[in-house]
Amino acid sequence: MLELIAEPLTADAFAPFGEVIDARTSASFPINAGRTQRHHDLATVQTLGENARPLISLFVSQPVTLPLELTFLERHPLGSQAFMPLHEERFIVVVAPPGESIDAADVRAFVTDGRQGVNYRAGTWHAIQSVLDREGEFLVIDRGGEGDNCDEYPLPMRIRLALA
Ligand SMILES: NC(=O)N[C@@H](O)C(=O)O
Ligand code: NI
Repeated sequence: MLELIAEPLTADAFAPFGEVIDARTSASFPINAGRTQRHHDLATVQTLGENARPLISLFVSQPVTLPLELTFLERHPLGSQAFMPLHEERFIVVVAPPGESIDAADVRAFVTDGRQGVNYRAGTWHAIQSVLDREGEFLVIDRGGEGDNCDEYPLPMRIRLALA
């Protein structure tokens, strides 16, 4: 069993895995006669392969309980996947670098603060969505098209995840 303590999510710590989407820490410029600030191009949408196209979906998820036991991670080799909470929901992010295998020593765990979203880069191993505290509603932007875009990798050992 590997015990992981989720650390607060930051853009720098998450950089090897994708982008953090957060209006508080991103540059913006005024549009709409100054009534709106546009936080522009915060994450890269990747849609690879045959007939690939971006999908916009909503996920309504039931909360997980902690400590969370993880027995696998998944990846989307053909596209990125972004999750943005719509009601300041906190969620757990567990990731490992892209590659054909996962070393338990490389697995990282983060917890968001409710105002942050994430965009998993194509191929980044991650736990399936794990919202905390209450039912969550998320805007999800990922890839549709031909081919298998979801690989699962059984973790070499069970990972118990807890908050600090
Ligand atoms: N299956 C699906 O659309 N969601 C997962 O990829 C996930 O990361 O939650
Ligand atoms: Ni996914």
